[in-house]
Amino acid sequence: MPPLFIPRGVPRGPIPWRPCVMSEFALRLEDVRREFSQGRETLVVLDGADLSVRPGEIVALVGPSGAGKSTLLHLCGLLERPSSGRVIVGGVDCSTLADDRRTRLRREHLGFVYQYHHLLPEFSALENVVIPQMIAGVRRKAAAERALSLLGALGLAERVAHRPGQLSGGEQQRVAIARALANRPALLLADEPTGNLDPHTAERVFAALLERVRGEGLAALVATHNPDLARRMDRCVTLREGKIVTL
Ligand SMILES: Nc1ncnc2c1ncn2[C@@H]1O[C@H](COP(=O)(O)OP(=O)(O)OP(=O)(O)O)[C@@H](O)[C@H]1O
Repeated sequence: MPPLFIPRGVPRGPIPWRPCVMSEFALRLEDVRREFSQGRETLVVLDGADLSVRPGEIVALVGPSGAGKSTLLHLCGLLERPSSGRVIVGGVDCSTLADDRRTRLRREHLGFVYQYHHLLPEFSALENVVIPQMIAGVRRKAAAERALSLLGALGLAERVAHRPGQLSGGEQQRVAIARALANRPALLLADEPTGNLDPHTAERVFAALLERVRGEGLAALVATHNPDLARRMDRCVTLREGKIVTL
């Protein structure tokens, strides 16, 4: 493997405090509002959204296009802050947390899978799963073992040395799933994780995702337009008029 690039200025090593692993909820949103300024107008996307996800629970997030699913996932992923309300990850109220702590919490305790994989094109599948672990302070040998184990479990044992451009769309997305799980997050956030794949491949990738998430005992919040996939999760919540409703 070539030397790995670790960006300067990114704090490494274990964070000096940990989310409360005994917390009753992996994720909790309380009365969350998110609005965007559009010139003189204000667009209110989320308004009084409440949601709880328990440890190990896999929850589908559905709703029409534009309902605010991605916005909600960005808030849960600590990529944005709510206009008001509380976002609590692993028992830690992140709404008022300093940026550096939010970054560390995000990097070490959350995993993300997007519709498009965003893999590093110049690195192999293995390296794509090793690099985030090394950034989090894991030694290269342990990181490679974990990466090989995850890629193998996702059916990619024969593909670990391939670069993303040498892999099919479904294989690339499975590498992205392995990368998201590499740092043993407590919570996986997925935004249309199979939305870019043909139905047959989507089915296989989704089955692999579910199997791995259950195998690792993670909580997950998965936005999807596919009602068949939503039904296979533990619970389904719907975004409607800025609120979360359970049907
Ligand atoms: N940064 C932003 N600035 C202004 N408006 C935004 C911003 N981000 C999202 N929006 C608006 O918020 C609304 C919700 O968008 P969002 O992408 O969260 O919906 P979605 O449910 O994920 O949609 P889709 O299913 O089509 O992906 C949309 O009207 C969108 O234009």
